[in-house]
This record gives sequence, structure tokens and C-alpha cells, in this order.
Amino acid sequence: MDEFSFIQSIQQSYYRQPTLRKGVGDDAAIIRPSGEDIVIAKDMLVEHVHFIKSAMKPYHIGYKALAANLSDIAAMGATPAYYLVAISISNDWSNEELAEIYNGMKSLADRYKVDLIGGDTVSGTELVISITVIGYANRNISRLRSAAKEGDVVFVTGTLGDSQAGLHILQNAGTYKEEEYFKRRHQLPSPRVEFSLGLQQINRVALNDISDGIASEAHELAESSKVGMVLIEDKIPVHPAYAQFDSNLQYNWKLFGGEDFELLGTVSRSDWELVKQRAQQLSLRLTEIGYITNEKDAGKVFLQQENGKIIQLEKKGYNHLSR
Ligand SMILES: Nc1ncnc2c1ncn2[C@@H]1O[C@H](COP(=O)(O)OP(=O)(O)OP(=O)(O)O)[C@@H](O)[C@H]1O
Ligand SMILES: Cc1ncc(C[n+]2csc(CCOP(=O)(O)O)c2C)c(N)n1
Ligand SMILES: [Mg+2]
Ligand SMILES: [Mg+2]
Ligand SMILES: [Mg+2]
Repeated sequence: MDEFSFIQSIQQSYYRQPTLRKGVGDDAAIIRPSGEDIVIAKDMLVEHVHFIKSAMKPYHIGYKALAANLSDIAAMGATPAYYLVAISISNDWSNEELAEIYNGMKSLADRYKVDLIGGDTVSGTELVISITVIGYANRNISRLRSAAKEGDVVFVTGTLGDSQAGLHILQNAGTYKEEEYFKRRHQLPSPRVEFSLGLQQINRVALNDISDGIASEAHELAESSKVGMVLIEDKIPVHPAYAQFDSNLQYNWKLFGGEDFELLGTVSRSDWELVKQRAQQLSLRLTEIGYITNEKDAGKVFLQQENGKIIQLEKKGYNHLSR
């Protein structure tokens, strides 16, 4: 298969988004938006950095690449509409494996009615997938990291540490409880798009998705909003079978592990009930894990430990350029 037949093979036979004027097949795509804010995000997945062939099937790689991007759109309170895929492919990936990568993306794209409208294809030394996702957001709502205010409730969806626990299981043979659950959380993460869209009635919710670990994302919120944040350690939600792992691993994965793609947020106490209702309607676990303090702690995150002691949390997490 050559470059042109590959592009032919990945094209959608029809598009679902009404604002599309031109999709795949010209020098660029054209969208004619209808008055909402346009939200654009990009995230890459790189072989040996984000995945290794032994832990991730091609389908998982495509799925996770799009999930990471949809997660950023969810963290902005937006409705995803389009995606573009740039892919660099090395010789050790077969046509069938490439098709499976696209099938993984397609399954999430179908679920959210997101159209593939462009991209680029090159040969390279390893597999690199760079996705751009485009969505729409209501002009009157804010989901910015800078939106947190003193007195806000700090919440998180789902459970934390699962993805790194899954990677650990995939890399260390053994017997584990709920092995399939943890592997799935690593290979097929769920972007919290429906939950985020369910909050449209609330004007102000500060949101950030957890890609690098909650400690890192909590700092991004606190810095951006110029407030302090207190997280209560024993409220940080974990799966019941998480207790099987070494306690140091548990601590590190839930705070600094990343790739859970859950949403960390803050909202006023008066809107908190509505947020809880939305999660309940989706059967999504949602936990109050802390609160926002004032500007004298600007940019700082504290952890209230199980013994009651409060320590300052380091801005530590997955960091590509830490050397
Ligand atoms: N190489 C780059 N060039 C231009 N802007 C960048 C670059 N890398 C990141 N950014 C921008 O920096 C901001 C933060 O990006 P970052 O990738 O940390 O966010 P994220 O996608 O939420 O996190 P993660 O990549 O861990 O999922 C975004 O506005 C992003 O577009
Ligand atoms: C083989 C292998 N080793 C390590 C990891 C863990 N990992 C890689 S990138 C990342 C943070 C998110 O990346 P980004 O900041 O680019 O969104 C994490 C937690 C993995 N998934 N696979
Ligand atoms: Mg990013
Ligand atoms: Mg993000
Ligand atoms: Mg991201």
C-alpha cells in the first residue's frame, strides 16, 4: 500500500458534522462555524514514550491517542466535532496494524460523532501520532484553569492511579486482582466528555484533565487561578483492588502517575449539588477531595495527610523535558 491508497483507506465515506465544508481531499479542510467559540487542542502519542508494542495493541494506541485529545476538549467544556491525524510510520508496522490503529480512533469518533477531516502521513523511525481536535463551546461559560475561587469545592471524577497500575501489570507478569480492569484503564481510557457537557448550566467551573498526575494538574489550576488548594489525602478516590499494590506505588501513582484522563475541577459550594447530580445521572464516580484557599497561598497545593498534618505537595508528575 502506498501513501495515497493509505489516505484513501482511512477516509470516512460520509461526514456527520453540519459545519463542514471540505474534509479530506484538498490542500486543507474548511469549516464554517455558527457562532460558538472554537476550541482546539493537540496531543501526541509516541512509541517508547507513551506506549510499547508489547503493552498496547494497535487498536489501543489509536483509541488512546484520540481519547487523550477528547479529554482536553472535555476539560474545556466543549463539544468535540473534528479531528486531524498526523502519523509517522516505521517499517515494523503492517497495513493491518495501521488499519487497527485507525479502527481504535474510529470507535471513539463514532461514539462522539467526531469527523476525521485531515492529517498528514510520513514514514519515520518509530510510530508517532499527533492529533488535533476541534470542538465548539458555549461563549458564556468558563472552564478555564484560571477560574477557581476561594471557597470552591475541589472535585475529581473516577478513580486515580489506575492507568499506571495497569501499565505495571502489563510490564510485570504475576497474578493480580481485577487485572483486566486496570489494563483497560491504561489501554482504553474514557474521556469525560458527557460529564463535562452536563455542566453547561453552571457558568463557572475550573477544569483540568489529569494526564500528568493530579499533583501536577492541581498546581496548574492553583497557579493559573492565583489561589491555594488543599487536597485531603484519604479522600483521593482509588479502586477497591488498588490496595493490592505496594503502598509507595499506590501513593506515587495516584498523586504523580498520570494518564487517568479524569477531570479535576473546582466549583462554588452553591453549584456543587448540581455537579453531583450530573455525575449521578451518568453513574460516574465523583468525589469532593478538597477546597480552594486564598491568594496568599497562590500557586501552592497542600496535602492534608491521614494523620491530620498538612504538607506542601511538590509539583511533580510526568514531565517530558525534566532532565
Ligand atoms: N510545542 C508547543 N508549541 C506550542 N504550544 C505548546 C507546545 N506544547 C504545549 N503547548 C501549549 O501549552 C499549553 C499546555 O500544554 P500541555 O500539553 O501541557 O497541556 P495538556 O495537553 O493539558 O497536557 P498533556 O500534554 O499532559 O495532556 C497548551 O496551551 C498547549 O497548546
Ligand atoms: C512505555 C510507557 N512508559 C511510561 C508511560 C507513562 N507515561 C507516558 S507519557 C505520560 C504522561 C502523559 O503524557 P503527555 O504529557 O504527553 O500527555 C505517562 C504517565 C507509558 N504510558 N508507557
Ligand atoms: Mg498536551
Ligand atoms: Mg489537559
Ligand atoms: Mg492533554
